[in-house]
Amino acid sequence: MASLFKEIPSMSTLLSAYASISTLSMLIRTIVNEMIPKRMRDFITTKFSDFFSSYFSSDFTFIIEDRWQAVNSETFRAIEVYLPTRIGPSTKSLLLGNNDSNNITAPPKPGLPVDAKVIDDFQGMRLEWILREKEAKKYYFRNRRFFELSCRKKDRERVIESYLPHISSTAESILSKRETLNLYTYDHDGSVWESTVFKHPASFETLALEPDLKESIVRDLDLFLQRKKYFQSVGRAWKRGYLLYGPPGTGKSTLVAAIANYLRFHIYDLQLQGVRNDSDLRRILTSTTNRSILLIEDIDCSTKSSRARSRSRIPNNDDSDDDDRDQSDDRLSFHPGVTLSGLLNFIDGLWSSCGDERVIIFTTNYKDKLDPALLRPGRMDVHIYMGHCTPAGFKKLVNTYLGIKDHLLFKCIEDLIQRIAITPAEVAQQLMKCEDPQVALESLMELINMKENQIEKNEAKRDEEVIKQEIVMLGKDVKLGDKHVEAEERLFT
Ligand SMILES: Nc1ncnc2c1ncn2[C@@H]1O[C@H](COP(=O)(O)OP(=O)(O)OP(=O)(O)O)[C@@H](O)[C@H]1O
Repeated sequence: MASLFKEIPSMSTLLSAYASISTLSMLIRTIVNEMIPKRMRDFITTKFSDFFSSYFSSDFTFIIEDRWQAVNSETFRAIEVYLPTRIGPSTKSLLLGNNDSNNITAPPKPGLPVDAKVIDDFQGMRLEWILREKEAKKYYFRNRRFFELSCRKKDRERVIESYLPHISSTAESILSKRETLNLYTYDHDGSVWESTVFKHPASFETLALEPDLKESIVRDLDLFLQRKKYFQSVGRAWKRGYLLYGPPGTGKSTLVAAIANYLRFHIYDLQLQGVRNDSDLRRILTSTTNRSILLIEDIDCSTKSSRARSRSRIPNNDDSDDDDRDQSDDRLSFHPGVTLSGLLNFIDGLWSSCGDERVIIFTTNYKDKLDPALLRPGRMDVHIYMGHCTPAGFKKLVNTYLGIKDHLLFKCIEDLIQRIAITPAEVAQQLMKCEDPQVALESLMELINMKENQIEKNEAKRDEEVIKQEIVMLGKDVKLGDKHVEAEERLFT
């Protein structure tokens, strides 16, 4: 026992040892501070702490950025849709907003603010989410956002195999039942798609179209939705392209709205004229989401390639021809920077495989002005002619606007409509004038009669012009004839 006490150092020895160690450490710290620059010291400290925390920590973090390999990340989007459904007591702040400009009283929708935390439970795993944001760098147009998902290291595999697929399928079912649709327009200054709530009452029920045509469009859309596996098996992108053509006011935009409502797809409405060049176009198009419609209206007022191509095809010596061609090319050309091939590349080139469940719709009033490359078989899958009002279309419009299925004036108006071209927009305008069917239908008849009179007048005027021209030509012939006679007389005298 006495020997044991002998081995324990005395208090004064311990204190002096402590004093020398602390003096030594101060000395080392001073030397390190003097000799190693601060940035280097910070670097070493961070590396040390990273090493020890990762070695001893039992947590693992997944990072999910909003862009993935040059396109929008669908995983990010699915999480964005899913997480607001998992907000619980651990979430300290919440984003709320209503972008329905038609309805200020619509209940606001929740979203996650940056740095807010959401705790989720899945099959016994504890999962912690935080939305982060990093500042835009020179080559980014806006701040980049990413989710941090922390879990236990041992749950890492299960997160990938079960939890993330669960998020995607939940988001998919939320999106398929989405109540509100968005209409996106591209803001070229901010380089972002801006959305507003899309509330258009158009449906296939209210659309004045020939029943057969309507049925075939609906069948085509249904088939498109059901055929994910088929598209994969034949090696094609899951896309469908529609070209809607016909005179103004025949319902092209209304059909687009009906398609969006039917499919429950958002609409991205792109004005090609504002797009700077093909790479700008590619960036704009890759930042659209799946289950959406890309709408490009008045496509005839658009590409550059036709200009270049027609120039290279037709050798030109004549100045006047050049002027004419310039004018017609201008009608066909997109904004100087966007080429038709850039657009076609996106429709069915390599870029077409970016994204799924997309519908692309072009509209034009003048199909014959379109570049043949756009009309080639397989390019736009379905060409739909939207024509003037037919008797069936008229009845549909009357039913929609006046709520009646029959009337004494129907027969007469139907006969008129078959002779005189009138657009559904013109018919709808007359029907909206009065709730009384008799008054509204009479006003429609008046309009059609006016059109008929106008057509007759125009025809009479045209006939008159033709006759006048013939008289002038005849007069010239007479004068020429006189000159001939004079010349002959001079020859023989
Ligand atoms: N086929 C139709 N069925 C129902 N309503 C129609 C139809 N066509 C036109 N209308 C009515 O006329 C209005 C104008 O039609 P819409 O804008 O769809 O025509 P459009 O063919 O797209 O014209 P534009 O070529 O000038 O863009 C719509 O608001 C709609 O009320």
